[in-house]
Amino acid sequence: MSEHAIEAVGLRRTYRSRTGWLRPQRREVEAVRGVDLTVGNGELFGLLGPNGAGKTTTIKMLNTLLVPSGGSARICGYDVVTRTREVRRRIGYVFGGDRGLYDRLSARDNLRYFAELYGVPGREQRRRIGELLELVRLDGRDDDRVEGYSRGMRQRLHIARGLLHRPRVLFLDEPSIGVDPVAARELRQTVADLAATGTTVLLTTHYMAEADELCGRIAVIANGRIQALGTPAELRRHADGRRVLEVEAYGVTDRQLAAIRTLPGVREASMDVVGAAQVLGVQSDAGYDVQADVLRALDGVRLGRVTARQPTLEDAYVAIVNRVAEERPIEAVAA
Ligand SMILES: Nc1ncnc2c1ncn2[C@@H]1O[C@H](COP(=O)(O)OP(=O)(O)OP(=O)(O)O)[C@@H](O)[C@H]1O
Repeated sequence: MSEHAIEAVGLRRTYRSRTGWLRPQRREVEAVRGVDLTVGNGELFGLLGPNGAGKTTTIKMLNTLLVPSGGSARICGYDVVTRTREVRRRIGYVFGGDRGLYDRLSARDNLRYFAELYGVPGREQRRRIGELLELVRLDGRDDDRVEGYSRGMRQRLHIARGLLHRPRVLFLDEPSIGVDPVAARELRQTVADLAATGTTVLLTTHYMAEADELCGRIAVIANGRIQALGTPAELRRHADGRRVLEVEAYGVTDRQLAAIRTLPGVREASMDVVGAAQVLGVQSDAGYDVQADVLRALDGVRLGRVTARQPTLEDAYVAIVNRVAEERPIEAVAA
């Protein structure tokens, strides 16, 4: 048995496409620009990054759906290009969204159908389907038609489908997309239970909190490269020694946000929309109190709560990703 479930060395992928009709132009996108990664057997590993970072492209090369333009990758010791068949036997792939199930069938019948398709031997099917329904906590609802299922339940059924053939490695691509917070918590429980069975899981997500709760190690990918890799505690150090000011506001303009970024002592400023409010997060060096300057820059904007707090893993993530966006070198962080 290979020591590593997943190994990638210098993995690259360039997409080439043509645009225009009268004067066609070639367009090249370097989606993945040299990814090195090793994931141990039974590890729950997170791949995190903003839109267009290269997460899905990386997963698709690892699961044999895309041929790399350069570098190499192995799953359980088998090369993804030359030993495709061995790799496919050992992997499962589940992506977000709720397509790909038969709405008019029950969960159990959906799994029976896919078990046939994946060649799970008849005498094993009953037991395996029973085990999986229990793992994803759909036992009790297993004879109901899927059309009455919530998004979270469908997503858990997708996970069960991806596990029918007992893969050693499961790729979970943004499983919680579009799932409400309560259902997302149940989904995280399913992923944790799955990892406890010894299956290696590579999870991609946009949600730092999800990765923090589930993953032993996380790679932050942006601009086609791994920008930081480590345990959640190691990644958190990217925001060490900083303070965070959080301001609830209504109507902050891009210009005001840009002005805040240039204030003395300010290291990052990001803005999230939560319901009707904007939540501004301003990271500063510990020696500075930027509150007065920030509030002055927001003159005329209706403000809600203003709080100062310690940095979280999410703040570290913002720091890593913003540095890439501005092409500043990432500070080395001791492990
Ligand atoms: N088939 C394709 N043809 C051309 N460009 C592509 C193709 N698929 C992806 N890209 C580009 O490659 C880059 C990486 O895309 P990828 O889907 O891997 O990112 P991602 O991190 O999964 O993003 P998201 O979180 O939005 O799903 C993006 O710039 C994207 O526009």
